[in-house]
Order: sequence, then structure tokens, then C-alpha cells
Amino acid sequence: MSQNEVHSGTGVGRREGRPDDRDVASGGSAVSGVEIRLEEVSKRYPGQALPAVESVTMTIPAGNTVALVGPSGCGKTTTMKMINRLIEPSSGRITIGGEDAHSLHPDQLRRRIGYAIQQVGLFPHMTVGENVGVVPGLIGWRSGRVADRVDEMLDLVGLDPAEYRDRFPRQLSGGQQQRVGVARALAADPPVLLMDEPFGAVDPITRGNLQDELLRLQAELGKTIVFVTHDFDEAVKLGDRIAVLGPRSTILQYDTPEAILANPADDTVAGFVGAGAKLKQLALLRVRDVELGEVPTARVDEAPEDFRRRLTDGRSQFGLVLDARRRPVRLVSAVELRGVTSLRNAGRPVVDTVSPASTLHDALEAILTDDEGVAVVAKSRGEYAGVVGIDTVMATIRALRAEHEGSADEETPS
Ligand SMILES: Nc1ncnc2c1ncn2[C@@H]1O[C@H](COP(=O)(O)OP(=O)(O)OP(=O)(O)O)[C@@H](O)[C@H]1O
Repeated sequence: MSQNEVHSGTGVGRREGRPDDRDVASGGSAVSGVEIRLEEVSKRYPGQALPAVESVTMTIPAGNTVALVGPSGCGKTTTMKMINRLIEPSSGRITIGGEDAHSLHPDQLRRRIGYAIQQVGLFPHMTVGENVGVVPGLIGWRSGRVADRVDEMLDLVGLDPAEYRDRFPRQLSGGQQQRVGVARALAADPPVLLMDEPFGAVDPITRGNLQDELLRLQAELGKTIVFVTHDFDEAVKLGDRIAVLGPRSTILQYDTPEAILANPADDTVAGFVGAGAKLKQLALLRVRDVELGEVPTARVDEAPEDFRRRLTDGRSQFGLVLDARRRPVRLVSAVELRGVTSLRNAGRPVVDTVSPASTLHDALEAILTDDEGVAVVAKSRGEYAGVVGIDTVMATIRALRAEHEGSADEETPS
């Protein structure tokens, strides 16, 4: 289709503490997380010449998601595990909500810190419900309260409690197991959540969905989340701040994704950010931040000839067929409607849609794989909302560039 058929918006609403997400979730939630401080924290494993973590000092603000990124072996996991004392620091101090972690009893730590890991670590001989209820049970909740909480948590991570509560982990897909892992980590309502590559072991699409879910959850819950990942793009998508770590967990840069993408502190960070920093900035913007385009639509029961005439009269090269619940089901061009008897099987099926919460980066991917060069946007129940065209994405990139030109003189042009 020609670009002018999808009228685009250039209003680039930047994310600042993700106000959009928070507003959508629950009318703006209170921050329930607490501040974490690491003060000159080091770890030297027995028998090792060099420390695995050397004198790390950082503050993780309450209610923020902070991603720790860095090359393999740089000490990310060690740094994170010292926060819940799965690993004891050799020196330094860690405070959680102002209290010295060292002085907290393990039960108090479990109550305050949820933990989700890549291998999920669900107990195979326990049902999903029993897995989610482990920590509340350990800290002495009554069984009725645990059962209610289990159902609430399964619901929260998008698993129907009635269907999944009594299954065993092996009866779930990898992505579902990871959801259960997140539900379990959140069950005792800890203010802090530690996540070590929690979405590492699933396919890219499931991974993208789980990331979206985490953003939605976090908008609702306002926890303090520390997140370890190899994947800089994941850090950009999920982190309010990113700590780029070098050897022995030295902090090379600790800032917002926007600032790191626009101004990497040095060549090592720039290397880590990788090519296409401009493109990655699209991961900071949501589909809901841009004005959606419109294309002609028809209900499945409309006469194909009528729709063809509407498309031709409007000089639109294609349109969308919506089902009775206004969900986009088919993409058709005027030419494809010639001689067709029903819209039900005209043109091609709409296989992929993006949501208002999807990133513009996701939208761009959908645009590039679509023959017509658009991403179809559907709301939470699948209802058609509009389309994003390549011109909208281009306009957004131009706006981002203009925005950074004043603030980032040394930025390499792209
Ligand atoms: N129990 C241990 N004993 C000795 N050395 C260890 C131990 N655990 C980790 N290390 C070493 O400490 C360093 C940091 O390991 P850590 O697992 O924290 O890194 P990481 O950045 O999380 O790595 P990856 O991304 O590969 O998971 C590595 O050199 C590792 O070999």
C-alpha cells in the first residue's frame, strides 16, 4: 500500500518511569517495592585469585526494574544472589528497605525477596498450586489463605487456576512453567523480586509475550525488580535503569536505557549496546504512543462486491475483514475480492497482530513480515484498533533523532 493511506502520527510520547503502563494497569499503582543499596560489596570465592565481584556500590530505587547486563562470567548472578544471601558477600553491606540484609532472618528475607530463575526450578513432584504456595506455606499462612493466594497469582500471570492448579510442571509448556515460576516468586507479595534470566529458556515469541506480561505486572505491582540478562534488548525493554557491568561486576554505566542508547559511556558499553542503537530506541516506545492509522474494514457477512467497491472508491489497496466481535480475521485487496463469494475466506488470514502495549520495535517486525507493510493493532480482547504503517515508524525515528541531536553531540550518526 502507499504510505499516505495510513495516516501517521508523529507524537512521540517518551517513557518516563513508564507512566503509561502504570496508568493502564490499575489506575496508577502505588510503589510497593523498597530501595536496595549495595555498598562496596565484594565476593571472593574460596581458592580464587581474583574476586568475582569487586567493590560494587549501587542504589536500586524503590519500585524500579533494574537490569544487570554484561558478558558471561562478569559476576551478574553472584551480585544478584548476594542480595538474597544465596551467596554471602565477602565484604561490604547490602540494605533492603534500609535494613541490613545480613541482620535479617532467612524467613524474613524470603518474605521480602521473590526469586525466579531460568531453569524455573519448580518442584516436579508438586502440583502447580503447591509450587506457587510454597513460600506462603513456609512463612506460616493458613491453608485457606494460601489456596486463595495461589488462585490469585495464577490468574495474575494469565493461567486459569481451575485448569492449571492441579497439574504437574511436566504437564505445562516451557512458557507456562516460567509463568508459574513468576507466580511463585510473587506469592508472598515480596517488595523485591530477583530474576535471573527468567525468560532465557523459551522461544523468542514466548519470550516477548512473557516480557510484555512482566511489564504489565510491574505496572500493577510496583515492585523493586533486579533482573539479570545477557540480552541488551531485553534490558532496554524491561529496565527502568540498566547497569552495564564489566569484569568483576565493575559498573561501566548505570543509567536509563534512553541515556545509555544515546550516550554510551565508553567503547565497551557502545560495543555492548551493539549496532542499531537508533533502532533499539523503538523498543522504548509503545504502539499506544503513536497515532494509529485507519484502513477500510468490513464485517465477514458483508457482500464482497460491496467491500470491493468501497476499497476502489476510497483508493485503498487493501482492507480488513472483522469477525462478529470486531477481531481482524482477513486482509484483502480490491483485486482479490473479484469474483469472491464470501469474505470469510477472501484474501489472507491475519496471523499476527500487535497490541497497544507492544513496542514499536515489535510493530516494525510485524510490518516487515507483512506483505502490505502494516502491523494490525488489536486491543486486549483481540478487537481491531487500527494499524501502524512504516511511515509512522519512520516519523518516530526522525522525532527521536531530532530529540537527541541537542543532547548527544558525540552520538555517532546513523
Ligand atoms: N561457586 C563458585 N566458585 C568459584 N568461582 C565461581 C563460583 N561461582 C561463580 N564463580 C566464578 O565467578 C565469576 C562470576 O560468575 P557469575 O555466575 O556471577 O557470572 P555471570 O555474569 O552471572 O555469568 P553468566 O552470564 O555466564 O551466567 C565467574 O568467573 C565464575 O567462574
